[in-house]
Amino acid sequence: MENQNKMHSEAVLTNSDLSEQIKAVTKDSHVRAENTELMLSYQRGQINLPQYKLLLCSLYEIYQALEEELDRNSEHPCVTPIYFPSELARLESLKRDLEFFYGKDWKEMLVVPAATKRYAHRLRQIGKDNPEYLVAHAYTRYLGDLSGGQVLGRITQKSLGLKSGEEGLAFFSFPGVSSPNRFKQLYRGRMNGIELTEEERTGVLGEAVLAFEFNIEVFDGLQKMLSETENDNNTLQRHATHSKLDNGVREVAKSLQIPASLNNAFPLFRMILGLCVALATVGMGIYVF
Ligand code: HEM
Repeated sequence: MENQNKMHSEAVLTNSDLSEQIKAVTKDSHVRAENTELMLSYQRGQINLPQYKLLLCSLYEIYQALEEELDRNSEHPCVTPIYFPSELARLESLKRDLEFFYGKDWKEMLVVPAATKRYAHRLRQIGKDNPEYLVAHAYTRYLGDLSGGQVLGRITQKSLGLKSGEEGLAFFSFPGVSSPNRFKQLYRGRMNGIELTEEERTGVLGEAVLAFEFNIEVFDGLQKMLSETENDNNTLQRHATHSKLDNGVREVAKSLQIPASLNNAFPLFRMILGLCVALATVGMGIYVF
């Protein structure tokens, strides 16, 4: 690890291209992002519809902030060279995907973790105070979407059983980019042409690490929301099973003409009766199969 870090700092010191420096300083962060639980489920091909829908909500908030700030600062000398709205903008695609999965009222159904709000807030803040930092965020999201993002698109399509070119996958498709690799080369060249003071360059590199950090926090926040929903569903299911058993007990008590007051008043009596109902149900199941 120490060696790796040394190599990164050497790359930063010896190569003055912003695109190389940014890649070097975010290398470890990229590995960490790839290893978040959400990205690991992706790589195992285990992405499911609730996960994908929730991810789309967060991506919408993030790209809305990013693209509004890029649009507002499109004349800024550090933004103009990397401003490619017709090739890269994702907001309209995200709107289409969200409408496909959530229906016409999708805007009212957006749910995002606090980390997404923090990320969007940071984007708006730098759009106002340090527009030169936008290059770090645009690089992190768009070059990521054009790299690993393309693989993730195919995994989403397969995992959700969607057909290629079908609705719901617009986010991954870049009709204005015929060759992602060539486009990435062009983008890197544009990044390298941006004039930055040493202080600004250091700021941009720090912001890129922060951009990855924001993404990692969003993925962790999403995973937490998903596991909480799963736990809630399990609890609901357990309640449903209990109340089924309760209904069963009530039915048996009724058919044996046991007074409701006795059944309600003695928990032990209810428990024994409940156990009998459960055993009878299992017995019936064994008999049927
Ligand atoms: C399952 C997760 C991921 C996989 C499998 C993956 C894979 C890749 C691959 C194969 C490349 C190309 C590397 C190269 O050309 O040298 C790449 C580049 C990149 N990825 Fe990822 N990635 C993942 C997640 C992410 C995430 C979450 C982000 C940021 C939010 C991200 C941002 C980037 C960026 C900015 C690049 C361009 C690097 C450069 O050429 O400077 N990736 N990724």
